[in-house]
Amino acid sequence: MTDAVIRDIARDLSRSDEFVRTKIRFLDIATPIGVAVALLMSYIELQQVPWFRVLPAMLFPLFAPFLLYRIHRGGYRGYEQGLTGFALLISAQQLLGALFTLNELVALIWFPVFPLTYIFLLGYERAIRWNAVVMTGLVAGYLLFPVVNHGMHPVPPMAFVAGLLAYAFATLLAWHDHREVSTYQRRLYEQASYDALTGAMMREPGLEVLARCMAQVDRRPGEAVSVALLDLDDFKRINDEEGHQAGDRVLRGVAAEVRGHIRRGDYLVRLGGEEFLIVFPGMRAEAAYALSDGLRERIPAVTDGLSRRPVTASIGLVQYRGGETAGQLLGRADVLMYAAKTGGKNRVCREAPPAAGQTATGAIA
Ligand SMILES: Nc1nc2c(ncn2[C@@H]2O[C@H](COP(=O)(O)OP(=O)(O)OP(=O)(O)O)[C@@H](O)[C@H]2O)c(=O)[nH]1
Repeated sequence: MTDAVIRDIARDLSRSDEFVRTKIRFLDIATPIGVAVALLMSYIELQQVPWFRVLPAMLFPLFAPFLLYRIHRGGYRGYEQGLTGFALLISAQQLLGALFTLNELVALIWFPVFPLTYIFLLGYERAIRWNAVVMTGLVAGYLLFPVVNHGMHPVPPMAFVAGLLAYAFATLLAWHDHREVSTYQRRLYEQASYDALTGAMMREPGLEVLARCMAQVDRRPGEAVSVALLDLDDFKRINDEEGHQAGDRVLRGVAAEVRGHIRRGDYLVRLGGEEFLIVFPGMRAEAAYALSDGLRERIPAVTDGLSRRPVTASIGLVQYRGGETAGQLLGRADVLMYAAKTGGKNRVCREAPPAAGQTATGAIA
């Protein structure tokens, strides 16, 4: 399983309707409370400090309603922009606030709370980097404090370092938690997605990966994805003559060879029985043909000794045509694989490249 796929799945989860709804509901409640508290605090502080010191606290009431509006009205893009906006707003308020309030120990109490806020808003991956930037900003704020406040001293260095450590600790704790959960999720996903015998992806997750690759080409028409439908020849005879275990050995051997032969980022899917699908993201039919034919040539040699009969495979190879369904794509590959079988087996068939101004219909081996 590549990290890219894991990331895609995590992104899909974080975009699921329920997840998004829960976040929006929380912001719907937290924003008015935050605005009310900020206004009240600002009003109280205004009695004791000059107006510009209250400005950081006023940022939230000024911008948060607009961000909430954007989250509700801007579709998914607006939702993502709104969350980033909230993170920016809170960071600005936090850093400006630090510049004016780092002489009070009470300002440090909030330090461990912010990392968790950013994780809620941005997700773990982005929040970790974000927290590193904010911590750097806090250090800068601490160093600049006497300059901005005309020689006034901030809290003692030890107290500030303790606050900073609490900030870093909260970040690390959340990160550690996230790693544990994602390792567990990954293990579960792998168990549910990979065929125990061959280590190939199982049909459903494999077809999901294919759909993602096809969608990628639809988004960027200059890109390509090719697929090879590989079916072992006369496999039933191996089972019948040498037993199921010999058949299993061959399946394992072929799958291992395919995995070693394809590029990192290609996918091997076991569609069922002795039928496999190889997905070549970013590869045109010509290159995928060369790779598949090389693989076909190697199969008898690498399975030598696993069965008394030489093992061969028939392969149908196609390149995705933008807009077609996965069923249509696999249907074309199936026709070609069948053509390879009826043409004598142990061969790769692909569609003839169209001559200028003409549509290709024939298969070439
Ligand atoms: N050992 C083993 N056999 C399997 C497994 N899954 C399916 N099979 C067998 O694979 C065989 C597939 O046979 P067919 O569909 O007739 O295909 P074939 O004999 O390869 O014939 P052609 O495809 O025409 O070359 C059947 O005997 C299934 O029982 C498996 O996990 N292990």
